[in-house]
Amino acid sequence: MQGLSVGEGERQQDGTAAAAAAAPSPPRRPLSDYRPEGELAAACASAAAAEGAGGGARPRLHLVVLGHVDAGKSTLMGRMLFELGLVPDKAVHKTQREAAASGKGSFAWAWMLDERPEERARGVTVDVAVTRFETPGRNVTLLDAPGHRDFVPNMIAGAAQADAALLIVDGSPGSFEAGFEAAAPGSPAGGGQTREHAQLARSLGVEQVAVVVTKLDTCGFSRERFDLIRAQLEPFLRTCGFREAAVQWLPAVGPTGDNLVKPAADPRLAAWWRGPTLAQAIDAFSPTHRLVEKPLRLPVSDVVRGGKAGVTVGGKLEGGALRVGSRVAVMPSGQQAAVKALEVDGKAASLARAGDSADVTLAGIDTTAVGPGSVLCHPDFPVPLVAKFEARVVVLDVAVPILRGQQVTIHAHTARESGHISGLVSLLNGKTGEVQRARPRCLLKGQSAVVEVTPARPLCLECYSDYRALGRVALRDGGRTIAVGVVTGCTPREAPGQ
Ligand SMILES: Nc1nc2c(ncn2[C@@H]2O[C@H](COP(=O)(O)OP(=O)(O)OP(=O)(O)O)[C@@H](O)[C@H]2O)c(=O)[nH]1
Repeated sequence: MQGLSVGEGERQQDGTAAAAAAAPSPPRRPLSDYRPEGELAAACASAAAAEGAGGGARPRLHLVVLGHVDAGKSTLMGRMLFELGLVPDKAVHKTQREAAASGKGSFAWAWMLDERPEERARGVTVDVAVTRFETPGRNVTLLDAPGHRDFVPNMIAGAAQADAALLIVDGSPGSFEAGFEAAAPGSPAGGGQTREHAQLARSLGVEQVAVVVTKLDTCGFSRERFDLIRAQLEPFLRTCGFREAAVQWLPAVGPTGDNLVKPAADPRLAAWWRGPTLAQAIDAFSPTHRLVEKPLRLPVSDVVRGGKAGVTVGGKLEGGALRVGSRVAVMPSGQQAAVKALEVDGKAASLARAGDSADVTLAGIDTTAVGPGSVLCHPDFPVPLVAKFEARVVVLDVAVPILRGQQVTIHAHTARESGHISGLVSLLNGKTGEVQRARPRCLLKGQSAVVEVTPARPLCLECYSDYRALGRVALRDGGRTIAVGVVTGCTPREAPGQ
């Protein structure tokens, strides 16, 4: 599966909604009781040993590419694929001819990733393009997220799976400022995506980022410009929660390939840049820690139904492992299915482990019982279905205060569900986390708080302390993210009949 998209409402509905009403939840045991089964554990151990022995398998990294619209994300990564030898010259010439014929010559490199006609016509990324490549040190699954604010839900789906992010910043005069501006007071959807993307990525669990400043060729490769951008962005990234040591900085030029794989060829950049190339920055990211000791969790990002094969779901294993023949519970429907076939990195496989992106063909399941936002789980340790939850959140650049009763769209892993803020539980000291006031009347920009949220339909969620990847949420309203945070308490749905 090449695309990843949760932007469309109906696609989301058919999986989670229809399924939520369906079957009772399977019984749930404490996560601490879980012990990987013998054969599965042995298969994971031997795969880990093969990886560790350097048998050609590079550590895996899921990398999301973020940034304001038109920052140069797709161009940079399209050219990167070429620099790594993954796109033959012939294909480049063909794409360049097609782009020029459509009057979009400057988007030729971006077209290597933006394959949909709609994307090519508008010159913007809509879906999250999934591409795989290898640098000298990493096996990378690249998630090229859309920059346009209309497609932030797709960006969230990409960032929710990522181990690290490239934050692309347009260095050309005026553009960095436009992408970094705060929302204007009273504007329903103002503000640059650089801020929103960085805040979202961190809140969705991305801890490492490389900031890539593009388009410095438009200002004579000015070192002062690079330094100024860094001086403005660095404190902001700290407030988002990125540790200084986890942030790398580098300039790069997409159309010419300067500083992507080879050091900068342009003497104006080579004169002052001594830091890493993009490939070196990617290799410096710490690889995924594979949580194979946890029970299976595979949040579904994409579904292909139909044919004799049954239903195939795609997503990243956040924990646990799967083999052909394994039984899984599909939440929220609670239906059980057998794994009929598996693909990892687009190739048939007998085993998929935490950290792998897998396509899983399921047998013995009603095809309407699974959709984007569903979670494949170990049958004895299913993810809870929550009727309401509490989350510790930070309020973002909101134009109007958040009040109890406010309608929101809840984003968690690959799920998206409407709901409302059913309680403002407490206002916290942003630095110490101590409760400053119980039941505040409203929440303002920049405040930390505990809120209670009630989804319209039960949602697959975990407390962050139990299972991080399933315990992060973003709350959006009117096309803007208003708060991000982690789940601190879940009220499970009552079992039918109770
Ligand atoms: N001069 C110059 N132009 C660039 C550079 N990188 C990208 N561009 C141009 O900027 C425009 C936008 O590039 P894209 O790669 O489509 O930007 P994007 O960030 O992927 O856009 P969205 O996915 O729609 O958010 C294209 O015309 C590119 O040719 C650069 O380093 N220098």
